[in-house]
Amino acid sequence: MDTFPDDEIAISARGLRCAYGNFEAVRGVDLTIRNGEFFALLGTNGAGKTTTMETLEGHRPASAGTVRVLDGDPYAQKAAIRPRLGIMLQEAGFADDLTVTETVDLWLRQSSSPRGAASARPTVIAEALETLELADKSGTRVKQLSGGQRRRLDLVLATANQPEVLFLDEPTTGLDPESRERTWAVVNAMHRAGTTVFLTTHYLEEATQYAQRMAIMHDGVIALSGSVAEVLAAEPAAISFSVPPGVSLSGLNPQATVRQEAAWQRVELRSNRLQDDLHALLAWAAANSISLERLKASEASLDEVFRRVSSGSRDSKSPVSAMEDAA
Ligand SMILES: Nc1ncnc2c1ncn2[C@@H]1O[C@H](COP(=O)(O)OP(=O)(O)OP(=O)(O)O)[C@@H](O)[C@H]1O
Repeated sequence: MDTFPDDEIAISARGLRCAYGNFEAVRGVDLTIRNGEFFALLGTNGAGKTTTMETLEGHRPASAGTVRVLDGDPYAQKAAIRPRLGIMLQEAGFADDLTVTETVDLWLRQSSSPRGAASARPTVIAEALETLELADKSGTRVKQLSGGQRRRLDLVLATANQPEVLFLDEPTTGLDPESRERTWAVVNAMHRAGTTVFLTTHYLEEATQYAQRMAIMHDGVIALSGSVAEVLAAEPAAISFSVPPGVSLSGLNPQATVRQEAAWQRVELRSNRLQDDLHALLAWAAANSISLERLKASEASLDEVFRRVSSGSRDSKSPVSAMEDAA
């Protein structure tokens, strides 16, 4: 578990458990997110991400364990903590018959602004509506907005208070590529300005691109967590190359897999020490005067790590060092 000084921590959960009746959806989660960090919580459907996030947001109490957001308990001290948070739920609870302007006005009346002048909020909102291409929808009823437009309106309101912590539950689901880009432009600008971002998403490439640290949840627990590089390193990297048929592969790790292609043998190796293993491979090729054709080396993708974790068969304690027996 990560340990940071208390005053650097924006969000923490210790032994967090959340139950719906007899069903325990979250079964002992530990998380620490630092001030200003961009953190992504990933996981399979039903893993417990939304439940965890909603508990951190103060929507529900923990069944067991402790949760702190900023400097308090988000459920017990909701009145003090909530105004400092920006929250974009998976489904926004807008009143369908209100127009965009009426929705914004209602939100302005109902929410308080601890950060920055309250009088600045209409300007902040107007700018965000412009950035997220909703400015021309001010008179449109919420029920007539497309799904993507509703998501963007929700983001406008979640960010309007210049929150210290921004919770985003699958913010880009259903958005077209341009809307996604605009969404990330808004979120990244807030992050650059110092906001802590807590994201859940099924778009793994977005998590890899924007998050500094991440955790992968499966079946109510955190299966894997760390910096993006650490999480990617949980799966071996891949090295592959081709050699003509008949070239002896003795000296290579027996775990190398060889695929016969029309005019080549395609060799694939898994590596937990990519640089060392590449050195060894090149030394082996040079020593044996072998030309490695179509040589490729790449770290595991988050997709591969994710699939391994969610299949429940991750075994990072037994790394395969592909070239350790190489000459
Ligand atoms: N209100 C509820 N009552 C009973 N069970 C619930 C309730 N909400 C969620 N669950 C169950 O808790 C588990 C975790 O759900 P949760 O929504 O937290 O998962 P998730 O990781 O966010 O999934 P997804 O990626 O599909 O949104 C699931 O098995 C879900 O069916």
